[in-house]
Amino acid sequence: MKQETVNSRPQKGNPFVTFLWVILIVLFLNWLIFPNLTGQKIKSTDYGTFIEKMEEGSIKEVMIKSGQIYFTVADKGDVTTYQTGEVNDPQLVDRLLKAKSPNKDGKVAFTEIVPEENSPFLNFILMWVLPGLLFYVIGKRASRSIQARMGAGGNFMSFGNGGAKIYADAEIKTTFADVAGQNEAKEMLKEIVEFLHKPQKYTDIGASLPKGALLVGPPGTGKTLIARAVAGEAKVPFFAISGSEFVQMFVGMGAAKVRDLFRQANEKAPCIIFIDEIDAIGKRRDSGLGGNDEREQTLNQLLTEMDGFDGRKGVVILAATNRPEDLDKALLRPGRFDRRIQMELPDLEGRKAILNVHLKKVKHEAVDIDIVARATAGTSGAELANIVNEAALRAVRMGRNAVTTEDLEESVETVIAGAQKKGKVVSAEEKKIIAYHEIGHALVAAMQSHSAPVHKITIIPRTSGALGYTMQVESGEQVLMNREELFNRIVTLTGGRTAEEEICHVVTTGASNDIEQATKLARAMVTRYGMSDKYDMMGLETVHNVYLGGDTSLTCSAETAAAIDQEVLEMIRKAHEKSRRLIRENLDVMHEAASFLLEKETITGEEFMHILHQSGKL
Ligand SMILES: Nc1ncnc2c1ncn2[C@@H]1O[C@H](COP(=O)(O)OP(=O)(O)OP(=O)(O)O)[C@@H](O)[C@H]1O
Ligand SMILES: [Zn+2]
Repeated sequence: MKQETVNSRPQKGNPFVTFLWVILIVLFLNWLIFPNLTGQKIKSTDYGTFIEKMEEGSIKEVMIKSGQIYFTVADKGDVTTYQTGEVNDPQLVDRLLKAKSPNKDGKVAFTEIVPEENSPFLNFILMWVLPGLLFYVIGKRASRSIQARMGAGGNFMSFGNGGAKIYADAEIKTTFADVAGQNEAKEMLKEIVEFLHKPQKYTDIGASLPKGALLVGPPGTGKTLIARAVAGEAKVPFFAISGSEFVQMFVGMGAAKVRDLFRQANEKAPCIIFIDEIDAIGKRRDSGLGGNDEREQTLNQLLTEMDGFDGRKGVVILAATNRPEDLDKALLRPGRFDRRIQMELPDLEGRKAILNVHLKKVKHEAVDIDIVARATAGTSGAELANIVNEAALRAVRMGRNAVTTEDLEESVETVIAGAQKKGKVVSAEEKKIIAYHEIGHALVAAMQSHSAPVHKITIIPRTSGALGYTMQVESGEQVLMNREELFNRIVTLTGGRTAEEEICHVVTTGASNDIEQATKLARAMVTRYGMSDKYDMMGLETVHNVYLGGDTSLTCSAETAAAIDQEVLEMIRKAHEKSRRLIRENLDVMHEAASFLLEKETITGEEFMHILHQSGKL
């Protein structure tokens, strides 16, 4: 396959200067051949005269330009050009079609542009000198910008016959300050920035450096933005390409493109490669119907390149996806995209921050960010950016020169309506249920002695599809779990549903994941951990492939299997009852914590515990 790369500086004979000369020569010849062009004079006249001449049948040509009629009249062999004032006659064309003319075919010709009435000197300036200057300036600028790109670290990359060129952005201006919120993601990426800054520091110790990180999150959460910010912070070139660009081509092209990309990146190291929509190439190979040869080849090439390149050179690959579960496991192995950076939809504070970042770019009056942020629960950063832009457009439409709160509120409605259509927006009632559900988990966890502390509670939808989330972290590394701890886990898992029942008096589908986990756990206690009274230490289930998902199969009779189900059910019932008791005893705290969560959307474990302590319950 033929591949060509433009790496060198442009040669001395600047093509733009040559081009300029050609233009000048052509213009000069033009002047020699048609010296009359500019000498022609135009006489002003009125519309009445035009009609008169037309009825006379002496008009040869007509041209209409910005409402004015230019026409030529044959008068005893002499040709004169006239120009009328601005005319608005809808019948004009009809009249002209009907009119007689001294032309051979007897019809008026609608033709060429008649030169303006200018002095020959002005004409000379307008026709030759100005365009010449213009070409010269444009040519100069273009050639300079090309030189800048090539010289300052960036370079054009031309991929085989695909014709698709990407070039590394040599100078990224985006920094972490442009990315509002997403603090956890920034924290994790800071190390990569640090490493790109001073690779030496890491290589001296012999540390092997991160080669790749996977940015995971719903659309519009700023994955591309933060990747650019990493390059901007580290001041390194940024190669950006989308996964889909690899697979649109003929078989073999994708792989060649990957090779080319890495070769270029190696030359520019330290640098960042950003592959957007990596799922387009990185889809699990065993999934789907039949293989896609092209995609597989491309993926294999990507894996080979990632393994092959020297981590010490400082090429870091960031990839983005919103469907991490679709990715081929091979991509996630150590030494490849082994770091996962979660980007989530912004909570109230996050939305305020994002709105502020984007409001800085438009002129605005003192606006009430709080109102806007509250009205936009569930929207992404991209949608918030869009809201600000829509508001600015609205302000212009209304003839104002600054954005007001009202503009923002109006555009929120437009953008939210779009999001609602996609089923993304959670209603106020649903939000309330989700909040109580999560607080239910958290409260039940906190009220039990052997239970990991609550770290974070959120009602912002997660990438995983969960509508809310209560995160517990084990303090210390625990390798053994006792029976009570396991049972308490099950109680905590039932806490969400219990809160729905006790407070909202509904049961929803929101607990499906809790149910699955609680059942698995209870089952394992009975069949594998010997933690039921009935079966003592009898093993009832075997696990295969512990590291690959862990399929299980029963190792007992069918009757026992039925009895196990009974046992599991008993245990879950007990857990459910316990959480019911805990929640009933603490209804006031439930309400207080849930309304705090509804307000803030994400709260920390400390904030939650603070409410608990204040209520005197703990
Ligand atoms: N945290 C944020 N702070 C400021 N602006 C943001 C943030 N998140 C998103 N935006 C705005 O949204 C735009 C789109 O974000 P970006 O393209 O980075 O999202 P993405 O996650 O890559 O989306 P996709 O998955 O659709 O590619 C950004 O250019 C920026 O204007
Ligand atoms: Zn739950």
